[in-house]
Amino acid sequence: MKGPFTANTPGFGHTSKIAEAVAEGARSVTGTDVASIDVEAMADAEWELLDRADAIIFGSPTYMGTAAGAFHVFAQATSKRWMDQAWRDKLAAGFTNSGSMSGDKMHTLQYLSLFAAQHGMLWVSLGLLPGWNTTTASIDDDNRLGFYLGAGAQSFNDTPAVHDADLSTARHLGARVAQLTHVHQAGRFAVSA
Ligand SMILES: Cc1cc2nc3c(=O)[nH]c(=O)nc-3n(C[C@H](O)[C@H](O)[C@H](O)COP(=O)(O)O)c2cc1C
Repeated sequence: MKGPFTANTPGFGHTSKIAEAVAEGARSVTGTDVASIDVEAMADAEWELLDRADAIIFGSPTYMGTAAGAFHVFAQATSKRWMDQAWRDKLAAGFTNSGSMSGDKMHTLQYLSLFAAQHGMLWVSLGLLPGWNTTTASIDDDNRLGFYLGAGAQSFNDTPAVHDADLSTARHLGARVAQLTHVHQAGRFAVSA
């Protein structure tokens, strides 16, 4: 997604680049159709894509310790689907990006997972051990910020650049969700057959 920026709060598109990496990771898994959706441009076609999807990976920059306002607007627009539990048993996962190493972005991941839980979705964790946590480890390690719940990235507030390790971690998340979605779908087919 893109951030809801005004002239006073210029964004860099960091989170969009991370979203592209998540999509690239998912596409790397054979047999996976991937669509990227901007929550600020929701029309019937985008809602239908979400309704048909076997998995949805949510992402947002962290603004003021939570997801961006545009994501909250999107989340609230799902309330009819929540009432019908229309997304129940789809797989879900999440990622966020912020200017500070912490920047309270854990709260954004918690919010995204709670949103998925309200919809009865099945949350997929990051599935990577933490990197960069010993004297011999590197800031270039995957999962360099040590998240478990989802992918947490950090991008400096004065450059459009996104850290390679964060892109690699995002690709991992996309591929993991795609792989587990295939497993889940095969299991559903086996149970219903
Ligand atoms: C309104 C606003 C609120 C922000 N709040 C936080 C925050 O709570 N924590 C943080 O670390 N960075 C915060 N930032 C910095 C953004 O998370 C950071 O610039 C991020 O890379 C933006 O991603 P984007 O380029 O995808 O919009 C904030 C930026 C803006 C404009």
